[in-house]
Amino acid sequence: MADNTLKGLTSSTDTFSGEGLRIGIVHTRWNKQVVDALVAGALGKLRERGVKQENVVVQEVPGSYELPFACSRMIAASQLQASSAAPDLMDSTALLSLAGPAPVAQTGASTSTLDAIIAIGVLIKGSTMHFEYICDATSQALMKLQMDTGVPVIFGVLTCLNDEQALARAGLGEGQKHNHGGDWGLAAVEMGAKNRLWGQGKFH
Ligand SMILES: Nc1c(NC[C@H](O)[C@H](O)[C@H](O)CO)[nH]c(=O)[nH]c1=O
Ligand SMILES: CC(=O)[C@@H](O)COP(=O)(O)O
Repeated sequence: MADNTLKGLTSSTDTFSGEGLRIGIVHTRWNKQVVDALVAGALGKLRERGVKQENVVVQEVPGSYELPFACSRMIAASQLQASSAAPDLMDSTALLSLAGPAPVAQTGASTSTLDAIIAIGVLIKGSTMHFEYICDATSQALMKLQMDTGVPVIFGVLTCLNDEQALARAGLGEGQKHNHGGDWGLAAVEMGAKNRLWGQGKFH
């Protein structure tokens, strides 16, 4: 999408690097064709920004209503991994090893707390109030989750009135196409990188 369009995400003046970030993606099986395209779009941008494949954790759930719970538990799981991997500072042997030679640079997958998580789902209006309830509950819960945990939660949930709207927003179907999954990948890197700085009391 060109930067001079009225609607949509414009490029940031800063380019954020995803190197060293750990990103979660949780996606639904509901409306799978569209969801798969959105996930691929998000993964493509994460890779483009330097997030290592082994530092992307992907999980699936049945539908959008399950997204907030899954995001919450994935954040908790990553925090558990981070605390099990960190040296116990009350342990004197750990303190001695900290004082010793610099540890060899760690390779492989990160075990740190997720820097951001992307919740991806596609809600398409049917003939009952089901759609409205799930849209409302899911969006409110995802917002609350990021405010409560301090981990950015990227809102990758399409709330569409028909199939055509969903396809177009995943870069599929007829006409002008833009895959919003890519925007969500970029948003995760930007928010993850900024949040790391903010967590250290820095703005730059
Ligand atoms: N209708 C859609 C759903 N419905 C399923 C719910 O999200 C949920 O899985 C079920 O009620 C069990 O708790 N999910 C979508 O993602 N998209 C829809 O259009
Ligand atoms: C519970 C359901 O999935 C279903 O009754 C919802 O129906 P609709 O999508 O037509 O509102």
